[in-house]
Amino acid sequence: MEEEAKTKPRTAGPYLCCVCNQRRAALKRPKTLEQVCRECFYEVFEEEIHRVIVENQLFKPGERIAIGASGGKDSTVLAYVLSTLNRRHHYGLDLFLLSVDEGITGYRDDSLETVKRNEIQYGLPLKVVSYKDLYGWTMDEIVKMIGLKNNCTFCGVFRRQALDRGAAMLKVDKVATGHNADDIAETVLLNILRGDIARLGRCTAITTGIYSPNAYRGFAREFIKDLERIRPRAILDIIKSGEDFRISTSTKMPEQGTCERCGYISSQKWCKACVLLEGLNRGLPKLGIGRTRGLNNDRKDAKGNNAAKSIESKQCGTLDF
Ligand SMILES: Nc1ncnc2c1ncn2[C@@H]1O[C@H](COP(=O)(O)OP(=O)(O)OP(=O)(O)O)[C@@H](O)[C@H]1O
Repeated sequence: MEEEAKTKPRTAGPYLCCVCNQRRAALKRPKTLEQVCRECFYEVFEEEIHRVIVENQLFKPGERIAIGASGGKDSTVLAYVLSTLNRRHHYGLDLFLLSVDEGITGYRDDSLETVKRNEIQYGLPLKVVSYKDLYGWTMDEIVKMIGLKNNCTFCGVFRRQALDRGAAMLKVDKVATGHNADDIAETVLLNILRGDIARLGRCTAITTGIYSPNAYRGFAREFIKDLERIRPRAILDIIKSGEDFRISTSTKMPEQGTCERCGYISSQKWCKACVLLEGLNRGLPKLGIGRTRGLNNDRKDAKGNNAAKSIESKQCGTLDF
């Protein structure tokens, strides 16, 4: 679910809010260039999300929905808005908070405290799944073994699958994750940079079923920040370009299936999490980092070409769909 990227608070200026015409505007929305006060912004923002949910038929009454809760700003906003709209508009959803504990001392333990507060504030049951329980390794232990260079690959791949596994334990129909406009613009741009047509086509989709760890995201982020300084709407324009993108029918798409080992989603014989885990358990942590060799070489794409792809992560913490 997309949070508005830039709602830069301004010192109260001379403008009146263009919605209520009473209070002073607190911010200018890059999307509409409207000056709005804080109260009206919340209202407009929440109702826009409601419209997106309804128009895209994201949920059905009675569905069980897990909210991926990292304790960060995006998922905290998501948990608040979704539980508010569920009550206000009678969606009839059973909402849960689902947190992945990667086992990073001094990082996730702090943000899990935020999630526990959200559990109480919003009255949503919380399920925490940990890398240690799921994979037998904490991120601290993985870093001890492989060093700092490639640890983001492990973290990103394991986290995405941990969300799937947690969702299966909770028996939910869907998982909702929080993504702001900056994140989505970066994803569009980096898929263009690496020529990944398949992901470019689906990265702006409102619902998705397959993922990858990211590459070059840091570079895309810097570039987008530069563009935004020149033209604040650039972020929304990049997303629009991504949404309007159409895949030509001659473009080869990877086949989506399930991992032969763990049964979770994969476009190859073994999912990336199983390949990485195998490497860790065999004391060969580089297995599965960079160009994939061996384990997945016999999985072909729809046209019979080898589907293995180089995956390298440059930045921690970002889920890239
Ligand atoms: N450890 C986690 N446990 C549960 N969900 C997570 C976790 N990490 C990420 N997510 C989900 O994926 C979304 C995107 O995460 P990502 O780290 O890419 O972005 P972010 O902008 O840092 O999000 P946030 O501000 O919520 O941390 C989050 O909003 C959340 O819904």
